[in-house]
Amino acid sequence: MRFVLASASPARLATLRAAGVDPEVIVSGVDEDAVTAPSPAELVQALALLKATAVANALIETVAAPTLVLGCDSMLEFRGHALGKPASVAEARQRWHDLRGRSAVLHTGHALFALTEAPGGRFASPEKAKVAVASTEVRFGRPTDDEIEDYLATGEPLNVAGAFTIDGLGGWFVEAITGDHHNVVGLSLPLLRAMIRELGYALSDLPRNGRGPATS
Ligand SMILES: Nc1nc2c(ncn2[C@H]2C[C@H](O)[C@@H](COP(=O)(O)OP(=O)(O)OP(=O)(O)O)O2)c(=O)[nH]1
Repeated sequence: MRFVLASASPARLATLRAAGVDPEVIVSGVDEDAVTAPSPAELVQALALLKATAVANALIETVAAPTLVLGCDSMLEFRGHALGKPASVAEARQRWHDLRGRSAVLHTGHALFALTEAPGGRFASPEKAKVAVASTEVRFGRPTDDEIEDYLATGEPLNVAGAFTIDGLGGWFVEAITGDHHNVVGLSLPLLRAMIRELGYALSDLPRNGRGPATS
């Protein structure tokens, strides 16, 4: 079986590899600004589906073996707003001044297609995908103004949804989470496992990279 990660995210790729999976990466390149939704949780699901559908459609005519295609999208919900990657240092600074000492929810949308060689439609119809969201509450610490400036100077906050990482330089300022850790990084392994099984496959069907035992 092929497992295609429709994401440019190094964090998602690293999460899958550490979990023993050997994914292929095909970046979707979709315009994320073209999508709106009534809530952050619905928005990340719509964006994940957009990314996965674009890559599935690019593959559908050459599928020669069962192929899973996964798209994801992560955003931080704070005061009802969906916060993706900050557009500027000034925006990242303001976010940290707003977030410190408070809690927010990191939502990651997941969309998974199972393409088979069975002849069928010449396109991957979105309704055939499994779509779901995992949500993790994040309680932020209280970085000082100087610590915020030092963190901004690393450049990391500009490249990640919510302007923070839990497993990187932002870890100093994440006090606690309620929910799945990897979901904050960008991909929920238990949710993905459930979606794979809902499509009739097992973890042992995934292409493995030699880490850890094959599990069924
Ligand atoms: N390592 C790490 N990365 C994080 C964390 N929180 C968010 N991110 C990253 C994961 C994703 O690469 C990025 C979220 O942005 P998107 O969901 O739009 O994905 P991205 O644009 O990176 O790639 P994609 O749109 O999927 O091709 O932020 C974290 O706690 N740790």
